[in-house]
Amino acid sequence: MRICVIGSGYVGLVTGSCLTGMGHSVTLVDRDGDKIARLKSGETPIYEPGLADLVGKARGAGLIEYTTNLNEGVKNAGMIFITVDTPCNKDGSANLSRVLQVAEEIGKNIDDFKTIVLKSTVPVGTTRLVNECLQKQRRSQNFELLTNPEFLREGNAVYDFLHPERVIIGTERSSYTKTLTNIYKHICERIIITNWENAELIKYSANAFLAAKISFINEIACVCEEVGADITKVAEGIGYDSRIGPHFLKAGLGYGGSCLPKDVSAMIATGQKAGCEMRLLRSVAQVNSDQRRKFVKKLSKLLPEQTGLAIGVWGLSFKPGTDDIRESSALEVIAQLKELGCLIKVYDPAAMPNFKLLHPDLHYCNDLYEAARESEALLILTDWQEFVNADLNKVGSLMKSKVIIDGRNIYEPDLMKKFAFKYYSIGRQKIDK
Ligand SMILES: NC(=O)c1ccc[n+]([C@@H]2O[C@H](COP(=O)([O-])OP(=O)(O)OC[C@H]3O[C@@H](n4cnc5c(N)ncnc54)[C@H](O)[C@@H]3O)[C@@H](O)[C@H]2O)c1
Ligand SMILES: O=c1ccn([C@@H]2O[C@H](COP(=O)(O)OP(=O)(O)O[C@H]3O[C@H](CO)[C@@H](O)[C@H](O)[C@H]3O)[C@@H](O)[C@H]2O)c(=O)[nH]1
Repeated sequence: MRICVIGSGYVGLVTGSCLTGMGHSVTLVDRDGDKIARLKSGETPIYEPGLADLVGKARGAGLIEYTTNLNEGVKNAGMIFITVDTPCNKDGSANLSRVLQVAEEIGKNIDDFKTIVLKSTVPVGTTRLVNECLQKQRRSQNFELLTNPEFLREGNAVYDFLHPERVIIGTERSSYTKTLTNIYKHICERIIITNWENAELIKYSANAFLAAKISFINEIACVCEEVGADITKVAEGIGYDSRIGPHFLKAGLGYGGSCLPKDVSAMIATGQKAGCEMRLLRSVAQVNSDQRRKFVKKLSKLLPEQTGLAIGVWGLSFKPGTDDIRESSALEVIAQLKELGCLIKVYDPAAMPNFKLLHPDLHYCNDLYEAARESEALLILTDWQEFVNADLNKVGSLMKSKVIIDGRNIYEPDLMKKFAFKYYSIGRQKIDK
């Protein structure tokens, strides 16, 4: 089938290229001419394991095209995926302007039957708005509209798209879903067909729940520090209870990225609009932002005078396996370090080019050891495997003082003692100053 994917960002690129891997022809549309030019020249603008390979194969097989012209993409497609971004408004609600603009343009440009699939994360009620928008442009009901939220994780995006644990399809009529289920039935056994509102809320509730698990464990981590307990042992112990499960219980600097923070905030806005207080989710967000503030306080406690101090930083992306720095804890931590007057040397295996665009004035290092060299303290902000595997003897020999503050708990405190580091992490020991 010929498929048009509107929005060639993270989700659009992964969706489009995975669909080509399943034998479909795909036109990727984006209003960003620069991005389309880069894609046309063979570049893959995001760092995602397996993606460049898929895109290369699709190009070789002539299965993928790129354009800035929405009409051109829509014209010959039987199915249209909408994957444009839905960022936060100032009041925390989701900004739907791009989704609605695309719906309007599709409505103007379709003249034969299309299956339109809304994949962007949208608050409850949005699919109905999109439907109205399409109908306004297109009085004949020449389309079926489905909402199909995406659950992929950055860093595992290609795998997640091709091996979903469940596929959610929201529809007004279940007879409408055949074309889409035909695509997914080859990769997923659990396809849930439900109405638009349920599908929309499933997506937000999933992300809000994951965020709540992280803030929960970070709150318990705070108690652990005060009472001499170890959060990693507590998390392990509770995780064996199958009702709780072991996932999303890693204490640290909290959640970042392009999804969890904005989706928690949009869920709060949706709830409040519906007359619900959303006390729990407001606390989830608060615990998360406190976590970064408390981290820099650890540094201030250990080294009371920071002006002019050389501080090494490992990790800038919001999590390992991606170059994405959206809502990364590094953004907040580095801003605070700058305010304190530190000399900041940073290293990240993938995210330095993106970070440089926002903070050109830092010292960007060629490797993790250069960031440690002559540092008074080393801060670990992302749990890249490269940091886990670091030669700790070498790190210690390069540092001016052997102080490590680990925001992701990547090392065992006992091991660090053996290497004679002053090692502080999250929820495992108190700083007594
Ligand atoms: N990033 C993720 O891991 C992820 C996972 C699941 C769901 N989502 C959701 O999917 C949606 C997209 O997220 P993303 O991370 O891919 O966003 P993104 O910002 O990476 O990409 C969005 C793309 O849409 C393009 N765009 C915006 N308006 C357009 C228009 N009118 N016409 C054509 N192109 C337009 C932008 O230029 C951009 O390239 C969001 O709703 C997000 O919440 C994201
Ligand atoms: O135990 C944990 C797990 C994660 N994190 C942090 O939480 C953030 C988000 O991680 P993750 O959920 O793996 O990343 P995303 O790629 O943003 O994926 C989330 O957001 C996507 C967009 O909606 C959804 O599709 C995914 O299902 C959902 O996991 C990162 O900063 C992680 O460091 C923790 O602090 N502790």
